[in-house]
Amino acid sequence: MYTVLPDSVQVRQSEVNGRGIWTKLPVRAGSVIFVTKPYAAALSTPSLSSHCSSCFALSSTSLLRRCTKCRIAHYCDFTCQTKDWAIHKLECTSLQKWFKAAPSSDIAPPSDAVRCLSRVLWRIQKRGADTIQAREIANMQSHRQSLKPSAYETHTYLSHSLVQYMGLSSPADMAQYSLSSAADLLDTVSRFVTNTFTVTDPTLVPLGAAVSPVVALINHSCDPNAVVVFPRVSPDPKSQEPLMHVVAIRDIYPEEEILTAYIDATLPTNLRQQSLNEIYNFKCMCRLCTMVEVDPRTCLNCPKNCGGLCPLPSDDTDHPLVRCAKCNTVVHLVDAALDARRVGQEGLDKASSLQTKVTDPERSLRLTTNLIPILTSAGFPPSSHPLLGLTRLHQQLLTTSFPNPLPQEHLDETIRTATKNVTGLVALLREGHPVLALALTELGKLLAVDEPSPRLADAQNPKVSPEEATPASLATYPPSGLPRLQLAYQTLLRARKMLLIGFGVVNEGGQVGKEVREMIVALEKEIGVFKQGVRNVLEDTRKA
Ligand SMILES: C[S@@+](CC[C@H](N)C(=O)[O-])C[C@H]1O[C@@H](n2cnc3c(N)ncnc32)[C@H](O)[C@@H]1O
Repeated sequence: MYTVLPDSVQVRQSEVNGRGIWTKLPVRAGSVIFVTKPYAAALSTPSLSSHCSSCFALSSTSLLRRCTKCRIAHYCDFTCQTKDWAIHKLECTSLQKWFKAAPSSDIAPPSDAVRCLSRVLWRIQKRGADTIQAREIANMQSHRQSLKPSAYETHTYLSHSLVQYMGLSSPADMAQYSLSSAADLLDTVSRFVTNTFTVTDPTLVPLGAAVSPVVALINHSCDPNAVVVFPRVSPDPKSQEPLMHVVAIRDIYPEEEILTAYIDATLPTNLRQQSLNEIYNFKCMCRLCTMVEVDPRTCLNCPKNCGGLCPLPSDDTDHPLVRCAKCNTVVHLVDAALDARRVGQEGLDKASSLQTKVTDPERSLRLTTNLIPILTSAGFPPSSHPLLGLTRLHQQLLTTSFPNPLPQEHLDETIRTATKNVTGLVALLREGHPVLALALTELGKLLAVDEPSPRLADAQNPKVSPEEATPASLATYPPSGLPRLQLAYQTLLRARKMLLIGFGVVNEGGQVGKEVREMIVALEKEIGVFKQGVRNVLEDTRKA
């Protein structure tokens, strides 16, 4: 079993974590440990009309071929459609029945979770339950026996939708998929919940769900040494995609376990523990979850600005005196900060749901615009929760609402927000983490956008050398003219270094890494031309 694993790694069993993958040899940061195609994958409902259901490539809807029967699946071309047909044939019939039985015409298809799980069962039915991969799937961990009450709802809902979608109305129907009882069905669903991955595009935007029993062997740490990414870099980007790459984001030593983060590691410990307990049924004991130092996710800046951080209690009842960990100054406005955090969390939840579900980005933007200054003035640093989440959302909302023509202030505000996001992430994630690499890329790209109305004084008289061009060294941020271009250049150089780690050196940092390399070359030229232009103007002025 697990034949895609290279000889340099080994599956081992531990009492606490169950099976896991360990390396026998040293692994350098940026090395791709192994690559595999998921056993099954399904696009999320919003991506169904913009991405190919076979290779998951993005395309405009008008260029994609739509399946004429279900009218749901879209494909790049005939090759992709043919490749998916063996499974889609079964899926297509189920989708048609699903819509026929629907009470109204605007009903959505089943979720990606249900469609992905059905694809797993259809594949096992077609290829046989005795194949190596089917046995690997059957060996994935299930938590049915120790299911938390909070998880009942998800499991019941998934089981119910699966039965309905696949038309499993009798024991004979279930038997086709080697399911002999309701307990078997619940086991399958539990295995799926514990072991599913989110498929992402090369910029980490979620696209759907995937199952890979071999990648699912990797255990969790909130401070991981590896990541699972989909960089889309094969010479023929459609051939085998979507492909999962397990990449080392730091040097890993021989006899060390390979660990990835199942959840967003920028969240505070209590929220991470809550998700891990609800979805994966374990209590994490990693370095981050057990650390005694101040966590930059849950703290305030020192009121005396000594540069130290003050740990903030996780709830507002009977907390001890809060002091700066560096200079010991007592923080007096703790209750006000806790109130701000609660308001910020509620606002973040509301703004996120307005943005995604109700699609009211203007209201979301108003919320983030109002809440960020409240948390900042209450003393929250950029890395703290929920300020970091609000900043990330604010940047996304500002970027997607770029007016045409673009006012300088809107662009500058977006750059300031992207800078705060990077500052927050730098305090939380290690160099080379793909999330940090992409945040830097975004910042570099924003700095490289043509300024609608640059400040001429900056351009002709750059006060900062490229080495000094950091937000802290600038009187006004972002700079204008040449210093801005130089800062864009440096930011993109740093981003590329991190992309090579986060998406793999052999992958040249993935699709984004290649794009950034080209931007760097273009910026080098632009800076040269800019410098020459300024020199010419100064020369002309001198002569005049
Ligand atoms: C995706 S599976 C990982 C492989 C699994 N250990 C196995 O034997 O198949 C996820 C499950 O592994 C266990 N696990 C993963 N990371 C863990 C950790 N850091 N501590 C304890 N259990 C962990 C939990 O039971 C979790 O639900």
